[in-house]
Amino acid sequence: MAPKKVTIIGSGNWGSAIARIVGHNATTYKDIFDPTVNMWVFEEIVDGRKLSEIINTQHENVKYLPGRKLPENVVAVTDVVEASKEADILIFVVPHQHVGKISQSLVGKLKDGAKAISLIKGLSTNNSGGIKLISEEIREILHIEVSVLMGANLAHEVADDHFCEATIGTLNKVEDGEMWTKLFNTDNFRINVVKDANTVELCGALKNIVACAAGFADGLKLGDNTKAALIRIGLIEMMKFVDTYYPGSHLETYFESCGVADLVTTCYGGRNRKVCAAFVTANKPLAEVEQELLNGQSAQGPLTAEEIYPMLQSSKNLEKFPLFVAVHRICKGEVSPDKLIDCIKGRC
Ligand SMILES: NC(=O)c1ccc[n+]([C@@H]2O[C@H](COP(=O)([O-])OP(=O)(O)OC[C@H]3O[C@@H](n4cnc5c(N)ncnc54)[C@H](O)[C@@H]3O)[C@@H](O)[C@H]2O)c1
Ligand SMILES: O=P(O)(O)OC[C@H](O)CO
Repeated sequence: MAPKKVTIIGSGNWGSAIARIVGHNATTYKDIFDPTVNMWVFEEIVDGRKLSEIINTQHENVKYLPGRKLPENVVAVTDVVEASKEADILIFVVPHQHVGKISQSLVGKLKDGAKAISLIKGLSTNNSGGIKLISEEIREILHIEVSVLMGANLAHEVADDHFCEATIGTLNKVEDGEMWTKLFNTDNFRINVVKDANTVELCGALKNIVACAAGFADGLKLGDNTKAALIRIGLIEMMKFVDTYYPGSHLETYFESCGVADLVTTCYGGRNRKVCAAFVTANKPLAEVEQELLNGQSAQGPLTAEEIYPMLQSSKNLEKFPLFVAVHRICKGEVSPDKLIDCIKGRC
């Protein structure tokens, strides 16, 4: 069988960190993967030069993952169709608000039998006020199989090759699971494959909302006990959300890297936490704080809280998810961050 061609759709902080692993593994397993890995780059000018040219000459994404080299077999391509048309494997790793448009641009342009994996932590919405998983959105638009990879994976730490784990959720655990493991597993980035793909993906999306609550608590200097309580309450809301809207989860999935582990890392070291902590004293809209602090990177929690809110409301479940609701209202500026705990107690 011909080696599989891999394309990474995205080149942000996580996209670039994962490109280091995928680029390395594609050359290690030349019998399975084509060693040249395309990476779609949303072109922009950095210090007067095209980012794609910088990546292809310096082998570094100087804007989104500065200081870490990319393998030379990872090639930046600025046209997403050009980058993807020969691909057998598509790795989607963009901030979730962009995935619909990108997927639409690929309709009818992909190779037959192409498979995808989403590393995107976020949700999409449907026309009737409900939500859609990102994997569902890609599947619906492109009619391809979509697995997911989530976990306790702060990009800069993965790029520094510090030991961590990740969870792959796939409907075909044996055949696809082996291929995805070959593509992503390293000695310090340990993959476990499970079949409970929806839960894996929902953990990745919903933990970002909990991280916002942890950030508000940090900004308010409420201390570690309060933060631990918020993480616990957040986990319960995540599990309740899955049970209510995507029933059938396995309890064990929450003990994979995508579950409790990601919740912990994101509530201590993530961008959502950082932006929301700064928001408490910033006296300006959250989007401005995000722009100032993240240099083009994206915090997905506020948007995810906004996306689930109409569904919680229409299904009359707002009271069952006080943390998710509080995060949304605080992010929108409807409630002051110092009301967070009152809201969690059902008094806001
Ligand atoms: N960064 C992390 O530590 C990390 C870890 C695990 C998962 N994730 C998830 O991976 C996904 C991607 O995150 P990231 O960190 O790679 O991205 P990021 O937050 O660094 O976002 C920047 C990227 O978005 C791109 N972008 C900006 N405007 C765009 C547009 N209009 N259309 C398309 N692309 C545009 C930029 O070119 C850049 O590549 C997110 O869902 C995130 O939650 C991130
Ligand atoms: O920086 P955050 O908050 O987007 O979190 C990054 C990763 O999802 C942590 O696993």
